[in-house]
Amino acid sequence: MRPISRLIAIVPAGGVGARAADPAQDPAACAPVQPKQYRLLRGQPMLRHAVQALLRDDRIGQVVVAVGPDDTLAGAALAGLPRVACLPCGGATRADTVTNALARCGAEADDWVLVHDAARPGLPPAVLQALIDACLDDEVGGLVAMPVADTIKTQGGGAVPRVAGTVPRDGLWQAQTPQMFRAGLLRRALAHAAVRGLAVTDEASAVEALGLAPRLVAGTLSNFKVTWPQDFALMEKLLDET
Ligand SMILES: Nc1ccn([C@@H]2O[C@H](COP(=O)(O)OP(=O)(O)OP(=O)(O)O)[C@@H](O)[C@H]2O)c(=O)n1
Ligand SMILES: C[C@](O)(CO)[C@H](O)COP(=O)(O)O
Repeated sequence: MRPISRLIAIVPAGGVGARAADPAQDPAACAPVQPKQYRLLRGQPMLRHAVQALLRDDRIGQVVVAVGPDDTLAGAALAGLPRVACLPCGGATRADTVTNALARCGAEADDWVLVHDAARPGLPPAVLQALIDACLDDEVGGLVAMPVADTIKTQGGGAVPRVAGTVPRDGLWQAQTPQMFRAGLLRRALAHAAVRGLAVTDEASAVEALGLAPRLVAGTLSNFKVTWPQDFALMEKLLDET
């Protein structure tokens, strides 16, 4: 008999948050005082908020947090949370970190893996639930994403930014996380991308490169990725409402 598939979450948290560096606090501006996932939002590290958002769904059996090999902050940031394991397997890129975590998290090929950025602490329970519901019934898996609302411009060459063109936005979505796939498929997809030198910035693009079409599940603005210095204040306000 085929064993019942488990659902394991992986939280890549091995980045440094260079774009979030605040010139006022971080004199070098490209070297933040501490990685952004440890900055406090409403008194708790951003990473803890992101993990707690996943723990709200009982179908997630374990949350595996993948941190940098020299990380000393994860233990305190995650203290006391149930169903959480921390692996010091961060790599040079987000894709490397996820690949390393997939190799070590103990997921069987048939198990579902849900990858969620440490930098997206504002994931509402309803969005997480909708993604899991949609993917468990899907042959490929899928991701949370937002239909593009603004007019999209491309930039031309030159020192001063100028518009080169306007791209039709019909059918364009902005990828968010979580992104959920079977562990076996995701391992294969990331290995396929690595061998071909494809710089995949999310799990779905690795799966797409295999010729598959992941399902799109509508997200929310509050699930934006904390990236720039000014994002912390906005996320702090939104966290109250998720
Ligand atoms: N080598 C890396 C790079 C990123 N991440 C994680 O991937 C998520 C999304 O990445 P991003 O927001 O780009 O984080 P950083 O890479 O830290 O940011 P920056 O590019 O500004 O340095 C974050 O949870 C980050 O910690 C990771 O695990 N390993
Ligand atoms: C995975 C992701 O959050 C989807 O939008 C995004 O691609 C991460 O990108 P980054 O290059 O690590 O900022």
